[in-house]
Amino acid sequence: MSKKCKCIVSFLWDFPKEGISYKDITPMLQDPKAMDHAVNLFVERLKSQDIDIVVGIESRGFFFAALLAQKLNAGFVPVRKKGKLPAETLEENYDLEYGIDVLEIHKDAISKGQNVLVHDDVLATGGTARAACNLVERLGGKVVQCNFLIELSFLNGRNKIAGFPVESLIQY
Ligand SMILES: O=P(O)(O)OC[C@H]1O[C@H](OP(=O)(O)OP(=O)(O)O)[C@H](O)[C@@H]1O
Ligand SMILES: Nc1ncnc2[nH]cnc12
Repeated sequence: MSKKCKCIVSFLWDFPKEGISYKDITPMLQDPKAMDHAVNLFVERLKSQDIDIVVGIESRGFFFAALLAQKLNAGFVPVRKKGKLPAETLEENYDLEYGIDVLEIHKDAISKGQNVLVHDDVLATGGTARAACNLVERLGGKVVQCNFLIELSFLNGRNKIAGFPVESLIQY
């Protein structure tokens, strides 16, 4: 019997800017088995560490961060682009592969000493993940691991989050 292989990541050229090869994870979101497999791999790679909070980074980080939080019996905390969170926030400016932006977190979202897993779909230059880790640490949380579905290794994002354990499921 022949095995069919479905592509779970699409590549789009010149999006959102000329010269960028954009990795789109939306095909994976239509494949419940692939999603389940990814969640289980992430959990395995945490090696039974206790996680209190899973931080998901807007917007594509939200999908798996919420699934992971439920699986780990942890809370989910959104880190959002500036102006989207309603209560008091801390903010961090950052650079990413195709621009600059500002991320925010609610000031009361994390308590001192809580173990935090930071999740996003893509690690590119690492600017976004670094900003999210800074926000967690400013609230007194401990970043136990940063995990990503996709790592664009040629952009050396790991250097920007050196000091934090990093896991990624797919590398390009
Ligand atoms: O490692 P970096 O160079 O910082 O880039 C990675 C970030 O870029 C993308 O988000 P984007 O800002 O495009 O937002 P979106 O998820 O809302 O599309 C991606 O989802 C990561 O958050
Ligand atoms: N090439 C890329 N594809 C998808 N998300 C990204 N975030 C930063 N660079 C990206």
